[in-house]
Amino acid sequence: MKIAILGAGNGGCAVATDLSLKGHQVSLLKTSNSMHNENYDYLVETKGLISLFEDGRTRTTRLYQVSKDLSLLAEAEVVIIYVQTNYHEALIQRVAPYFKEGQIVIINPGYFSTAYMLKYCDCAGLTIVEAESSFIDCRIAEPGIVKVGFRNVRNPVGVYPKQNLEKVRSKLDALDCRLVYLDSLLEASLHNPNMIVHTVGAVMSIPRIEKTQGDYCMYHEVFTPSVWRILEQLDKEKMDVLEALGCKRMPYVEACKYRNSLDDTRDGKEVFFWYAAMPTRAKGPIVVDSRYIAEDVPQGLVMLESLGKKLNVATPVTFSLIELASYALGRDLRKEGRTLEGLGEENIKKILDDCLI
Ligand SMILES: NC(=O)C1=CN([C@@H]2O[C@H](COP(=O)(O)OP(=O)(O)OC[C@H]3O[C@@H](n4cnc5c(N)ncnc54)[C@H](OP(=O)(O)O)[C@@H]3O)[C@@H](O)[C@H]2O)C=CC1
Ligand SMILES: CC(C)(CO)C(=O)C(=O)O
Repeated sequence: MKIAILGAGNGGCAVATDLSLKGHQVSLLKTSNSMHNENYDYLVETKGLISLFEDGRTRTTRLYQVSKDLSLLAEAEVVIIYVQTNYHEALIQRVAPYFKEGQIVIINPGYFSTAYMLKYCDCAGLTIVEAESSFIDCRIAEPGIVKVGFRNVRNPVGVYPKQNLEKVRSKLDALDCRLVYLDSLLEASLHNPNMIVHTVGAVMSIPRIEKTQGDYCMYHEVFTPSVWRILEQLDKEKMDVLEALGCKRMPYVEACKYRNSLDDTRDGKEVFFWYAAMPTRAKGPIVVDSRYIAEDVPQGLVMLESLGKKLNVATPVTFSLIELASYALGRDLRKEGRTLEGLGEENIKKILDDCLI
């Protein structure tokens, strides 16, 4: 299948390599000069030679194209958006003219960016798929080599419009990305694990990140009993919002277990601490102003707070984390955040109506 991936960062490169190794024709399209430039230059020089290091072995493939020409996405059957979610809106606006009828657009992770698709694109002939989280935990280890930390055993996604699922299911299944289809796209948007785990974990880690100058692994040490109580309170606020939107309550640890283990009899919290303790886990966050806070507070928590206000659901921990994170970073994260106004209330309504069908 012809696939275009927008975003040549950790996740974009990992999934591009994975899909190319599975025999797909993959175009990796770089959308900015913000980061991973050395890796991009290497890929251009070697005409797309890239390796995945996983479970002690390295597999190498050649991507079909590596380019900054975003119009190339028009040639693809499946387009995957894999940039940090802070840049979704600007990127979707920029590439809107290139989408073509019949394409499937996967947003990974989604965080409700289907609303931006509706805001800027003619979506009549498109199918939009939002993922809860990156399919693969990964880092670019050196130019041309991506290290896999963990591969989700299930990747829950929501599809818009829902009626298109049967039409596109065979193409999505052919990606062999362990996709499972949720009843509601809202669940995929709000079960982004990083909205809970990164925000509480990174804010509570601020002194350790600074003291160790980045020689720090958040998952290995921050989730002590008191921090866990904060996480559970934030999680409750997220579930209150989901419930007010007509979705079922699902705790963070259960959503995490569903993605990370095929053994449904295990205890959710036990699965989380098993996942957190993995030795293959990348260090991080290595600076305070990194995407753990700078992405997941404005894109996740500001959106949660905005939904809570609209639905009359109290979100005091969400509020407090946004305040603390803003003071720590020295800027107002609400100003750069995802709100109902920015997503467009009419777009949100279309998505909610579709979820309720
Ligand atoms: N990596 C992981 O293990 C996991 C990642 N995620 C989520 O997946 C998404 C992608 O993660 P990952 O690939 O690691 O992220 P990266 O930090 O590697 O960034 C991805 C891409 O985002 C774009 N980007 C970053 N900063 C800017 C900027 N200032 N201006 C414009 N574009 C920018 C760049 O796109 P380009 O290359 O096109 O210039 C960059 O390569 C994120 O939302 C992340 O939270 C979730 C779980 C695990
Ligand atoms: C790899 C992992 C799980 C670390 O939090 C992640 O979510 C990320 O890098 O965004």
